[in-house]
Parts: sequence; C-alpha cells; structure tokens
Amino acid sequence: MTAPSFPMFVSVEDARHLLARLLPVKGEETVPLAAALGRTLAQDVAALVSHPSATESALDGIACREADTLAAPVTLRVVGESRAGQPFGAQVQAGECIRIYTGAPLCPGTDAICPVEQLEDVDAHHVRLLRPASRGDVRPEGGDFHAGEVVLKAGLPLTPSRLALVAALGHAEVKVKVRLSVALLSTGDEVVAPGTPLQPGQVYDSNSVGLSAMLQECGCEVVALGHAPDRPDALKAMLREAGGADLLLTSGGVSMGRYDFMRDLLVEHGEVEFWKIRMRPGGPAILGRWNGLPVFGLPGNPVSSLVVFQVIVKPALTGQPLRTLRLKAGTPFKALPDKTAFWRATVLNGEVYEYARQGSGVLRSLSDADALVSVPEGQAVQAGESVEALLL
Ligand SMILES: Nc1nc2c(c(=O)[nH]1)N[C@H]1C(S)=C(S)[C@@H](COP(=O)(O)OP(=O)(O)OC[C@H]3O[C@@H](n4cnc5c(N)ncnc54)[C@H](O)[C@@H]3O)O[C@H]1N2
Ligand code: MOO
Repeated sequence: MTAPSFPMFVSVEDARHLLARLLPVKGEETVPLAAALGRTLAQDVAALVSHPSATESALDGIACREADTLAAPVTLRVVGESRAGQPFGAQVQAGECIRIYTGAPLCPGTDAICPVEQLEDVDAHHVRLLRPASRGDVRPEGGDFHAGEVVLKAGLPLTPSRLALVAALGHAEVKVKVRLSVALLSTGDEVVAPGTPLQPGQVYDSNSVGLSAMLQECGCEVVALGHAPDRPDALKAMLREAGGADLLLTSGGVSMGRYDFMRDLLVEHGEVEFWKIRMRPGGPAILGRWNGLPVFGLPGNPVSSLVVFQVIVKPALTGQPLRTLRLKAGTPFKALPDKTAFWRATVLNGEVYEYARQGSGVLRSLSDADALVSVPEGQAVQAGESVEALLL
C-alpha cells in the first residue's frame, strides 16, 4: 500500500468524534410510551400533576399530632379513617387520631404517622402507641415533583425507570428523536448463522446477534443485511443494499489479511476517515464513506467488535458520554504501549478484578464481565490503586 491519505492510529476520543460527525441530525416524532424504550427525548418533559398529589402517609397505621405522642406509650382516640381516594376531611383535635393507609392523604391537624407494628388496639375507639409517631413517614405534597416542573431534559435516553417517570408525570406519549437507521452486516467466508450444523473451519455469527441487540438498546432501527462472503462483488452488492440507511456497521475483514476486502473496498473505492484506533481490543476498526453512506467497519473478533461498539459507536449514536466510575483495583492491570487497553473485569465488594482470559476471541470474557477497565497508554495500574471502569 502506498502512503495513506487518511489518518491512522487515531485516539479513542477522535474515533468517537469522527463517527458522530458523519451521523445525520434526525427530526422528531411522538410515540406511545410502550414504543419509546431506548429512544432519545427530543424535548424537555414537565409534570402535568404534582406527586404526591396531597400530603400522604408512607405507611399503614394512624395519623396524629406528633406533639401528642412524644411521651409514648400513649393512648389516642380514633375519630375516623383515611384511604387512598377516600380522605377524612375533618380536623383532628389534640388526643385524637385517624386510621390511615399507605398513599392515603393526611387530614387537617395531623402531622405524623405511627405504623401498625407500633400500635395496640385498646378498644373499638382507642389505640395505644408504643413509640412516638414520626414526621419522617409523611410524604409531603409535591415531594417527588410539582405540577409544571421540568423533570426530564431533552437528549436523555429513555431507560425503563425514565419511562415510568414520564407516565407518572401524566404523559401517555413522548416526543423523541427519529431513530437512526443502521444497516448491519457480518462478513467472512467462515461465518454461518447459528442453528445449522458447522462444517470444519466455520464459526457461528455471534457478531450480528450481539451488535443487533446493542443497536436496539441504543434506540436504533436495525436493518439486518445478514452475512456476506469475503468477495468484493458480494460486499459491493451489500453496500448498495445499505444505501438508504444512516450508517452501515460491518464486522470482519478490516485487518491485514489477503481476504480482508472490507478495508480494501473503502480504502480503494470509498473515502476513509481513519483506519486503526489506538486501543485494544479493536485496534483495526475503520471509518469511511461509500457513495455518501457512512460505514464503520468493526473487527471480526467477537470481543473486539462488541468492545469497539461500547466504547466508540454507542456514545456516537446516543450522544451520551460513557458512564464510568473509579474503583479500587483488586488485581494489577497492564498498560500497553501506544494504546488504551480495555480489560474485561469483574466487580466484587467495590473492587475490580481482571478476568483471567483476555483473548479477543474469548466471548465469555465479555459476557461474564461486569466492567471494562480502561488503562491509558503506558499507565499500568497496581493492585490497590484506583482505575477507571466502564460498567457493562
Ligand atoms: N498480521 C496481522 N494480523 C492481524 C492484525 C494485525 O494487526 N496484523 N490484527 C489482529 C486484530 S487486533 C484483529 S481484532 C483481527 C481483526 O481482523 P478482521 O476484522 O479482518 O477479522 P476477520 O479476520 O474477518 O476475523 C477475525 C476473527 O473473528 C472471527 N469472526 C469474524 N466474523 C465473525 C462473526 N460475525 N461472528 C463470530 N466470529 C467472527 C473470525 O472467524 C476470526 O476468527 O485481526 C488480527 N490479525
Ligand atoms: O484489536 Mo484485536 O481486537 O486485539 O484482536
């Protein structure tokens, strides 16, 4: 190959940035909550109601005046009952209480709760409190959110708990970004779909399955192109098929072999943004364009393709930074010259331990792992020091 006219050995940050720059800015659409998992919020979401809608009890028990109970054990007169949807409207006087249930509103005059576990029935109209009632078991009106308050900001991905929150705010639908459409292709003569017997030298296509699931988690629409053999004409046909997508994600064929045509096609017939990232696993990844279609070529090795997805592709697709935290290293973590290492690791009691087998073909190193520990170029970590961990 003559001297390349494109950058090689780019940093992890530059790879992410260069990919994000090629992705189109999508419009907005409104979807029902049931269809919004993983989607990106297109606008701020404000509460239509306050929650709790009234000051209410967090426990089943009685509501009373705290001041009446400080000298517990004490006996109070029961003057009524408050249930969710059937509040007690009258004023409670000194020495009185009402029976109350979780989520039911307090009534005027009450400011504290005593749970049933701390109560004894004296007779049909009196209860004895074994402990003072507590203001801490009162949930104030609007303690979670107030009507009109902006609770979720545009740009956030909709996780299950955020979707539950949108429903609690009173919305049945939500405005989200139109999904990026990502065509997905596995390459390699030896790659076959699972479910058929393997011939000698073949391997099951795990990349398509893992990458498709990761794309769906990112809220993308997946156009599954299946698999192409290591032949330039077959690859070109697939590239044409991917034409309508916002991005083509491939795996395999990006390294130095004679049959690594994916790379050759982009280098010779497309435009290359970069080839090779200063990271391991996943170093040989390539970013380019084919007739205007952005193409990200992931390495074929199963761990490499999924790690590059997590570290580079996912943040570029979602616009969200990686969620990392610092943990204490339970084992040493090696540094590599000239590249960032992403070691698969397990987390136990707040410490992070290197997974025993780190080969790029050992898929269990990823499926068993809790975290990827990132070790910057040349900065080895000793046991006991802190490391940056990306939780999986
Ligand atoms: N001489 C060199 N050889 C290699 C280098 C290098 O720098 N010099 N880099 C190595 C690294 S690092 C990686 S990573 C791999 C990436 O190679 P390719 O992207 O060209 O991948 P393939 O050769 O097509 O396949 C590698 C490996 O992965 C298996 N594979 C491929 N596709 C799938 C799939 N869809 N599902 C499951 N497994 C798949 C394939 O059978 C091979 O075992 O190159 C190194 N070589
Ligand atoms: O980058 Mo490769 O993933 O080390 O095998």
